Amino acid sequence: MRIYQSEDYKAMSRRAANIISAQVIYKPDCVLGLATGGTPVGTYKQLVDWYKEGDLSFAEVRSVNLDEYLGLSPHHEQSYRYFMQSNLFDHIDIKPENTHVLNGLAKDPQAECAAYNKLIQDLGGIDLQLLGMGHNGHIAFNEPGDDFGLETHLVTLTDRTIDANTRFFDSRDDVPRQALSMGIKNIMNARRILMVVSGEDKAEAVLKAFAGPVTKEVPASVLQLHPDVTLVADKAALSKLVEAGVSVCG
Ligand SMILES: N[C@@H]1[C@@H](O)[C@H](O)[C@@H](COP(=O)(O)O)O[C@@H]1O
Repeated sequence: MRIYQSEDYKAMSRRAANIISAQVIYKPDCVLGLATGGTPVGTYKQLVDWYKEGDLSFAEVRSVNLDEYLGLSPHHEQSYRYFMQSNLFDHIDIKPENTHVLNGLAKDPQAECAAYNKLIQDLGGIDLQLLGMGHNGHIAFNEPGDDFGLETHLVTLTDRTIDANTRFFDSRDDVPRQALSMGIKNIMNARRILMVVSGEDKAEAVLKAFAGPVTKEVPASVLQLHPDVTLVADKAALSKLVEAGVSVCG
């Protein structure tokens, strides 16, 4: 595992964008696994800037997103499809038909999940999976206690995740209680993983995930078993890991 420490959020975003852009330049038709949440917003902004400057093209890139709220239409402002359109897809040359986000309105969620697993397989697997991390160590919507062997599945969100995501909605009651999410197995099958984390409030989760035991109670801890993980984080998020004596690259 490589751990890169960046001075602040902006530097973290730039470094993460650099890794994604290198992947796209190396393999223009690569499959990118993409993430939502506040943390990757700066990374996407940097990629859009480089695209606009003519340094990068996504014309052949295929993408699969990690998760989607159940019950939200793609046009709902808090749906993850809407997030991806407004933060990335609408501003770059990726072909709409090459972008894939789970359908939150699927009548048969189980069938939607099974089809998504098949889609990932048909695309040839994920070359680079971008991840954020929740305060309880969740990745995508894999919550503490979820089985590491799961593929895409229907998830019931924990109170902590609902609390954390309330900031994006008018009220807590508006936050969906369920979501469709890639499972840990899909994520672990990605050839490379890039996690972005920012802020002091994530320092404890980073410590547990990367220096604690591998346990279902901290879903991100499973990444210790993946052969190609890069963690890009700011100083604040790495503070407890560094205190614990784990060495990081500058
Ligand atoms: N499903 C998403 C995750 O993919 C994301 O990593 C997490 C952290 O988000 P943030 O980056 O806003 O802290 O939030 C949501 O729960």
